[in-house]
Amino acid sequence: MKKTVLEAVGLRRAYASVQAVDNVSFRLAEGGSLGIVGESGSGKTTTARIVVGLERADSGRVFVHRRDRTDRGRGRAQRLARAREVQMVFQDPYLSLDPRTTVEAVLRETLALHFPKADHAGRITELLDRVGLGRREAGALPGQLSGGQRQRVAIARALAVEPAVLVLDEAVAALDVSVQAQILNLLSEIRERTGIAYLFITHDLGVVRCVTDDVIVMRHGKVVESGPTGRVLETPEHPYTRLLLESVPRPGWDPKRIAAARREL
Ligand SMILES: Nc1ncnc2c1ncn2[C@@H]1O[C@H](COP(=O)(O)OP(=O)(O)OP(=O)(O)O)[C@@H](O)[C@H]1O
Repeated sequence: MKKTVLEAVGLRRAYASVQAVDNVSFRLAEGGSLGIVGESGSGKTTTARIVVGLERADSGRVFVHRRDRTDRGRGRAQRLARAREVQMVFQDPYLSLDPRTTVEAVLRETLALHFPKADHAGRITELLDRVGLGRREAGALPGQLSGGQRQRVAIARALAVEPAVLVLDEAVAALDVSVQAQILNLLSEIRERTGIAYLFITHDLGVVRCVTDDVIVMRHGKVVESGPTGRVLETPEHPYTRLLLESVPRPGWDPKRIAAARREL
């Protein structure tokens, strides 16, 4: 069995009366890919933000390579060390990229922050190459790039830090279907080559099928089902997972029946 790179144990987070995350635990193997699926409001993003360290858990623990990252100090060195373990790619790279900074400068800034002594020129070319961008894009501002290219920049920036885990929160949701496929292929290729592990947050079961080995299904903050992706999607055990699968529009699909089944759950 592969070693565990990321482990979440009993995560809980409440906002006023809403239990956004309710006793969530999972393991991600080194070089593995774990999907977290569920409908809007099921607690996926809050879980991801706790893992990355953008949100505090009320209780529970997050380990990377068996080291507890939950309560590590808030100093600069500790923040950088935490960032080198886990990086995040968001749905909208337009919001996470500075509109006044060129692609090359974004990568240079990140590399300078994490590897101040290294030579960055070669590494920048390598990173751009890895995500399928060239010299032209290197000199461009985010506004001069397509959505797919911007997402490639966000991925390159995350990879620059050489993290053990990449958390992708609806990272292809804003892209056209054909561009989605390109980015998903790119992510699969990167995982094969680098052995990085992915935590894939998505409401899209097609994405889960394409790029994850295992999946957990969340509903109202709780994990209702988990297992190998093929098994969960082919023979779902929980009625909610079945409902999620049935909710994907296809020929003969009856939205009224789905709505009625949802009310019964
Ligand atoms: N900062 C916040 N303040 C108050 N409530 C919040 C906050 N963040 C999340 N919530 C609530 O916690 C619950 C889970 O939200 P979360 O964003 O984690 O779900 P999600 O599954 O990622 O949904 P989506 O796919 O729509 O982003 C929701 O009921 C949401 O309204």
